[in-house]
This record gives sequence, structure tokens and C-alpha cells, in this order.
Amino acid sequence: MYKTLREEAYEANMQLPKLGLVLFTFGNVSAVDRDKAVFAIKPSGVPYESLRAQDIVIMDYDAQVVEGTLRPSSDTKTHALLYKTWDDIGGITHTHSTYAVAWAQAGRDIPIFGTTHADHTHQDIPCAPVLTDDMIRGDYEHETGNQILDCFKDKTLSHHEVEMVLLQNHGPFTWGQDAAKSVYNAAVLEEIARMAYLTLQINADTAVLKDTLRMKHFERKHGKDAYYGQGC
Ligand SMILES: O=C(CO)[C@@H](O)[C@@H](O)COP(=O)(O)O
Repeated sequence: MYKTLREEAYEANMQLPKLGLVLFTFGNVSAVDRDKAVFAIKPSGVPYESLRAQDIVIMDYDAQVVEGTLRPSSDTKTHALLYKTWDDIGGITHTHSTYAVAWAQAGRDIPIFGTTHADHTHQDIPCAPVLTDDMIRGDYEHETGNQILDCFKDKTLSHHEVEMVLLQNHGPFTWGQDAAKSVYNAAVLEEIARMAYLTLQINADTAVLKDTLRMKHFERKHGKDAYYGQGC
């Protein structure tokens, strides 16, 4: 049972090292079956070069194992909470890709400086702050999902418009209509993060970079707040 779902999750996970987004056992991808209300996720701590489709673990939305012998990813509760809350996403990716993690560790939104970024979203990429003690609902280690949801609970930032987020001090999570799209978004996020970092090495003034002729054109086309960080 769940052979096709396992294969979808397996193939998406194997894209991460191929795209240079992870090393060793970092990161994880899941794929959901909405009809069966389950998702398939990478097992924890298994190197990609030895991962097999039959190793993929089937979970329910309460992060309980439905089928599988290996321990599910340590990020399973985050994937489960996002699937339970956002019923229109089909896949989730988490990586430790270098430039996205650097922005996450710096605790900064990734500013939109140009067309490459704008082709994917008109918003700065938000960095979701670590939850404060009075905001923690469960145990701290498993608050990652709420860190993401808190970032998007403000309707000005839609998880449809922005299919990616940085978790402060941790790294990127992305999602999409299916697992393959969530992996695509993870690769796009890493490239946007790299370009923004290099742009700031050339010109460190974010306000000036956002005030260029092209961004003024963008503002006229999409509105004043189109590209100023909504952050969270
Ligand atoms: O950063 C973390 C732990 O939160 C994970 O993304 C990463 O190390 C992968 O862990 P898993 O092998 O999926 O348990």
C-alpha cells in the first residue's frame, strides 16, 4: 500500500543532493495523499546515497506512523501541522542550503532586489522569528510548525503568494502543489538568497537597491507595498 506515494516522496528527496541543497542526511521532503489523509516522509538520519523508496515512512496528520519500520524525520511534526492547517499544499521541503541558512541565521528577510526574485513572488522572503516563551504551545523542539504558521497568520502574507520561509537560526522550508514543486521552490529560494547576498556585497544599501528605476516600475505595476517586506 502507498507504493506510489512512497515513490513520489523518494524521487523528490533524491533531488535534494542532486541540486546541491543538502549534505549527508540534512533536510527532508514529504508528499501528501489528501484522499487517504496521510503523507510520506524521509526516514530520520538516513544518508541519501543509501535511501530506498521502501524506507519512506507513511504518517498521519497527527504525526503518528501509519506504515514503515524506520524512524520518521525529526521535522515530521512540522510537516504534519502544515498539512493539517493548509489543505491546499501537496508537498513540503526542508533543506540546509547554504545561502538560505545564512539569511536564517542572520534573522533577516530576503529583500526583493530584482526580476529573478519577482518572477517567483512579489514579497520579501520572510524570516520567521523563533517563538517567544509565551508563544510556545507544545515543547520547544516541535514549535517549528507554529513558527511558520505565526508568520503567515497575517493575511497580508499568503502562503500561496510566498511558498517559502526561513526559520530563524535554522533554515528554509518550502511547499507547493506537490513534492516536486516544493523541491523546485527550495532550489529557487537558495538561488534568490545567493543573489541577494552577492547584491549586498556590491551595494550594501538595501533602500537604494529597492529604489531603482526597475523597482519603481515594479511598484507602479504591483503597488507600493508589493515588494516591501511584509515579514513576520
Ligand atoms: O535540521 C534538522 C533537525 O531539525 C533536520 O532538517 C535535518 O537534520 C534532517 O533531519 P532528519 O534526518 O530528517 O531527521
